[in-house]
Amino acid sequence: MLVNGKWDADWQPVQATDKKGGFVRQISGFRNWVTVDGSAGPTGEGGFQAEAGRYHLFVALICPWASRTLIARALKGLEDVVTVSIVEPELTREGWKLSDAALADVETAQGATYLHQIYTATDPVYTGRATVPVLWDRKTRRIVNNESADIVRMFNTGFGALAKNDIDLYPADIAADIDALNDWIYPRLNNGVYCAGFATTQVAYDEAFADVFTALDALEDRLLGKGPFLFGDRLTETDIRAFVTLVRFDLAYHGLFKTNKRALTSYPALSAYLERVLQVPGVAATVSPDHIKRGYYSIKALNPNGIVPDGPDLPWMRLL
Ligand SMILES: N[C@@H](CCC(=O)N[C@@H](CS)C(=O)NCC(=O)O)C(=O)O
Repeated sequence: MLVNGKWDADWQPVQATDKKGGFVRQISGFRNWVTVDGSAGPTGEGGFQAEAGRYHLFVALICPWASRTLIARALKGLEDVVTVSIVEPELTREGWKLSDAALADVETAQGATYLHQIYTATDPVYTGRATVPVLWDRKTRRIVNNESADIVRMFNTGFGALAKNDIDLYPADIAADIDALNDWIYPRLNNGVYCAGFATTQVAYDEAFADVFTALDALEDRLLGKGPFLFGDRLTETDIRAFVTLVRFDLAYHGLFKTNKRALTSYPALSAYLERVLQVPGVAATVSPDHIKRGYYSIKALNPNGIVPDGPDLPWMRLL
């Protein structure tokens, strides 16, 4: 991680732990918003007006949080407005490495080889982890925001008419319900799998494991009762949040994170739902089983020899 703008060579991919050995995710450091008129958003400073070609997204295809933003970009039809670099799937000793394509694009890469250099270009004394996703402003040469929840919402409304598709991922009439379901899914499932995987005590693992399967069981029941999406006919940001975890479940979490009570393939409604979301135009292109497996299994603390499993073959892969 970065400490006062310098890369700490003793960087460890296992993140902070609480007193019980539970995993604690870092709070995102940059929280400005792109808005139609450049006024300030719910957090941070103003000055980031929506403009085609001005903003650039750095993502890792392994990362569920980054994938949220890629899916929102595709669903809103912002591909020609916000450019993207996909980092190399394996975490290096210096964190995320920019891909050759990003390095070739001098304008966005800012002479950087690693993502942490994008952070220090913004704040030369930054302390914290250099995480993806990052929304970068070419004009002011700084990070606008590195919190996926914010980036999804600014893609939904912040680019106004520049977004080709008028789908609303956060409709006002169900916004409170969306917030409530997001807040329920996040600790139990999205972050719950990480809490199981990075637990350093049996008790922390056991708690996270139970939460993950309670959440999967409840979502299975919800989808059996109503569908096709979590809020009925409308696909919302909650579907994006659920999908990014479900699509990684059998590929990575079930094995590496030891969330192995059941495979996702043994949940009929969730499996059908995963395929349904995957078939929404634009979504499949954001999913790379190769990056997901290579990325997760490169976490040395969990897999010291770095062997990447050859399987599993999953039914939904035919849709990619
Ligand atoms: N709150 C962030 C979390 C992002 C996050 O944790 N990203 C991980 C990859 S899945 C990362 O970049 N980790 C690198 C590190 O911790 O050094 C968000 O949702 O945007």
